[in-house]
Amino acid sequence: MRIDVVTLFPDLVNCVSGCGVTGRAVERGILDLHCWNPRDYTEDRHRTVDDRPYGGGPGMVMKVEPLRRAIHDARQADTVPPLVVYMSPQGRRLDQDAVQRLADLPRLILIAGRYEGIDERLVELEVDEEWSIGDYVLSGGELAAMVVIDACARLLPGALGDEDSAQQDSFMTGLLDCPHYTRPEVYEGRGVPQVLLGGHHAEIERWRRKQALGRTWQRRPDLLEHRVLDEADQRLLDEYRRELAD
Ligand SMILES: CN1CCN(c2ccccc2CNc2ccc(C(N)=O)cn2)CC1
Repeated sequence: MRIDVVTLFPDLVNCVSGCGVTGRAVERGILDLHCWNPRDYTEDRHRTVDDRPYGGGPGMVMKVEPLRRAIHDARQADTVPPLVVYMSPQGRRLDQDAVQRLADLPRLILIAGRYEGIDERLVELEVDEEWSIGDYVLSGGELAAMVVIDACARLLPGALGDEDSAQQDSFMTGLLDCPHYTRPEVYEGRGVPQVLLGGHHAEIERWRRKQALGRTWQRRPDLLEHRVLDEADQRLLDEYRRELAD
């Protein structure tokens, strides 16, 4: 998968190719990441990428032309047609299904805004979809773009070793994750659930599924609203709730 990011801070975005799952995906050639800086597409001495907003008000707005030229070069860098995504608080809320859809595409161009945002004509002319990583404001779109890069990278075939396969990821199941434990077996008087020490895999899987269902019901009931639990899951959730009552 190729991802191009249009950003005033390429050094920030390129951090993802330096470590972890994303770094390995880039190293293995599973993810091809390139940054394009609108400042390199200015024609004035001061390399101006922003200007004062029409209608007045605080802050500055990113100019169309440098962004447009950067996007044009990004598009031309590969024959594969890209989906152009603008990361903004006004976008649709990203969830795992949306990430899976983006990760299945051959190419993405992510636009990271700064200042108060970008000139609306750029959005009209170049942007296919607007996405948000959550209802909060960041000082720039770069971190949102890096979130998309990370979430997509882990879904690319070969990006994860089998040890942390994405399939078990909680949101892949649409449920929250179960609790995790490792050594020491007792810490400040707190032990590990016996079932995890017994090596009985079916029992362990059952316990993990029950915890995932129970914690989802307790913390994010909204995730269960549109989900019909099969008989086995319903029984596990009932058992979880009974044990809470004890
Ligand atoms: C001080 N201003 C900085 C620029 N910002 C802005 C405005 C419009 C577009 C992009 C940005 C970049 N910021 C982002 C980006 C994404 C998200 C998200 N939730 O996905 C949150 N913030 C408005 C506020």
